[in-house]
Amino acid sequence: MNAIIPADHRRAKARETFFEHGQIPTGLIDDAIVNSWQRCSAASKNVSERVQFDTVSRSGLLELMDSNQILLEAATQPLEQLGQTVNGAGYSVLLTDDKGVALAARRSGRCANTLINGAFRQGVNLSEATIGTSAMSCAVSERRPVLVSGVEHYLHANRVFNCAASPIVDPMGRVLGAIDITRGNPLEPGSALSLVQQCSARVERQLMGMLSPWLMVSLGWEQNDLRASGDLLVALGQEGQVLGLSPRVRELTGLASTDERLCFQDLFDLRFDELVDGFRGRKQPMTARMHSGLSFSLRPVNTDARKTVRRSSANPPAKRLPDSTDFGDPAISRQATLAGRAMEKGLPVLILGETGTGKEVMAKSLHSGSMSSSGTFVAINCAAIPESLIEGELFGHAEGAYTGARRGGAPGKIEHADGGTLFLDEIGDMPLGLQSRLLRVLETREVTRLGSATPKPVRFQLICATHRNLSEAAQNGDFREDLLYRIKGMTVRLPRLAERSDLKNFIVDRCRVLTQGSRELSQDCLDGLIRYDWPGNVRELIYALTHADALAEPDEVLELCHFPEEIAAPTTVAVGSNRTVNRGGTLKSLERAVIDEALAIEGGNVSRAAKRLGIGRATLYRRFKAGSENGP
Ligand SMILES: Nc1ncnc2c1ncn2[C@@H]1O[C@H](COP(=O)(O)OP(=O)(O)OP(=O)(O)O)[C@@H](O)[C@H]1O
Repeated sequence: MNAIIPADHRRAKARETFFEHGQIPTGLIDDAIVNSWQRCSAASKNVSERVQFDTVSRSGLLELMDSNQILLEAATQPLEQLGQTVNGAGYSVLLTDDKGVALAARRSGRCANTLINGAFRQGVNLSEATIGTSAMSCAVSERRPVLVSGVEHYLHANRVFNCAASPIVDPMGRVLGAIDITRGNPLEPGSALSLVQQCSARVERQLMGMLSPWLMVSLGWEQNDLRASGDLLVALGQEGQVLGLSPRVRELTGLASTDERLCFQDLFDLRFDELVDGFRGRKQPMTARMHSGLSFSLRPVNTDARKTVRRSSANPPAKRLPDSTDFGDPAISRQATLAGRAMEKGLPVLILGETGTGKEVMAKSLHSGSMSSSGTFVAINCAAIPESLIEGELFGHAEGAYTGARRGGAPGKIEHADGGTLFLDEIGDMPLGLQSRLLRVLETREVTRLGSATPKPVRFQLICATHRNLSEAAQNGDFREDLLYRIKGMTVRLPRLAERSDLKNFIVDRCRVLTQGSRELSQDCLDGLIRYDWPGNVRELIYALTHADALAEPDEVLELCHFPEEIAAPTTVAVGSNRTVNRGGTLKSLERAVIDEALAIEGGNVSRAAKRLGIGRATLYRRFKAGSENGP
């Protein structure tokens, strides 16, 4: 019946059925859209509402980029290529996170529609709660590609949009966001859907490729099929735990999502140790049957893993640092290499550096280049957790350890890090009592939960970081000297951003990565950025570039005037508002007042307040604590 009713009529009829008769318009439009209409209606959204394409706050944007780093990295190239392909057809391209906030946008040079141009900007909140039905929110909710044209949008004002979106699902089956193409003219449904689908499939392949599993297995259709299939991949950890499945394997297994409890044996009728033994020394693929009865030939695909499987476990391989991390400064790269070697020998690494210099980035990079990369990277910020909670966080608790303790008890972070890496950030802020307990764990390699007498063996790589001078702290009795020697097997010192030998290249590269190659920096601007002191280091640089990218017109070269005021006009006093400075007082009391003000502005949100001040969360906690202890 649909074939003979023109699409416009069907859409109009569906709208009339739903909005005027209060009935479900069955068979007229995509169910995904009807479901969205129902959600909007249940939320009492008014169809005549004005749409406002507001961007998130400056600090929110930074947080957004920070938390979607992996997705942005995986999507950079596919998005660029999609933009080039569809630009001439008048489509603008968008990448959103799972909540519908725009992470990246490529507006078509051929689009003169002000509403589309207003919506397609980085940081604009395009969630269903804000703008009603959209292809992106439908694609994310339904986990499949969706077209939404004209009046299918819930809000009248959005009828100018004709959109196609496809969700992006990570190797664990979590929806990370969506790719969307939109134009004012009607869509060609088949090609629009195919384009977004192909683009999201490319991003998903990149995400799979960014995993560094102990073993990547490729499935082939026929027995003894020697061809590698790029589509059927299973990423496995050293214990056989599933670290990721390619979309086609997820389809074959019928699993929408997985978690780290899923093991190889849960998918196939073959034990993991049999698979590994089978790969050792054999050129032929192994044959295994899925529990559904489907039979495949299995072979290791990544050369690292094949070597790993063929080596004895006593001689584990050294792995590369991931290409995504830029340690362009030769001094930093050299330290990273040495730290990697130290870790191979079982030595702990201590990373020193000011806030925002990339201590956590370095720690993650060392973990993913290490033998324990298939294990979990567990980070704990010793300065950010109240003293009363940190012990339970680290060591866990036994059942009945305290009123309200979970039945069966709960493991702490140290147990979680078993087989992986424990990253103790701001170790210099760890209370002395806990330092003794940590030392015991490091010496005995056993952890005992609170309220328990039974120790449990644990094996993890230790990386610690601090901005403090630990030798001085040890001399003052604030840090245990024996613990200091236990944690500094190898020390990595990260320079301030302004002191990096590759500062110019680093700025240019960060600009390219962050703007997905769409922006350049003028020479004057680059000179200004090189002159600036960067007290917030790399974190501040990323924030500043995000700010400039959001402020500049599309295709405009970035100038200093697009950057935050303290960078564009560095002579301006950048400490707090005049109101604060005019109060007078010591530097300490002023600092406390500035922190109080930032916390008040951000409604008590410590992360956002820290970002507003261009410092890390840990630094804010520390300075806040110091300010409180010393009195006003
Ligand atoms: N080499 C790098 N390449 C790309 N981004 C980086 C690099 N180093 C740091 N960053 C980015 O800078 C920000 C701060 O990095 P990170 O959290 O690792 O710093 P930190 O020294 O641990 O900070 P803090 O001491 O405040 O916790 C993050 O957004 C991170 O992604």
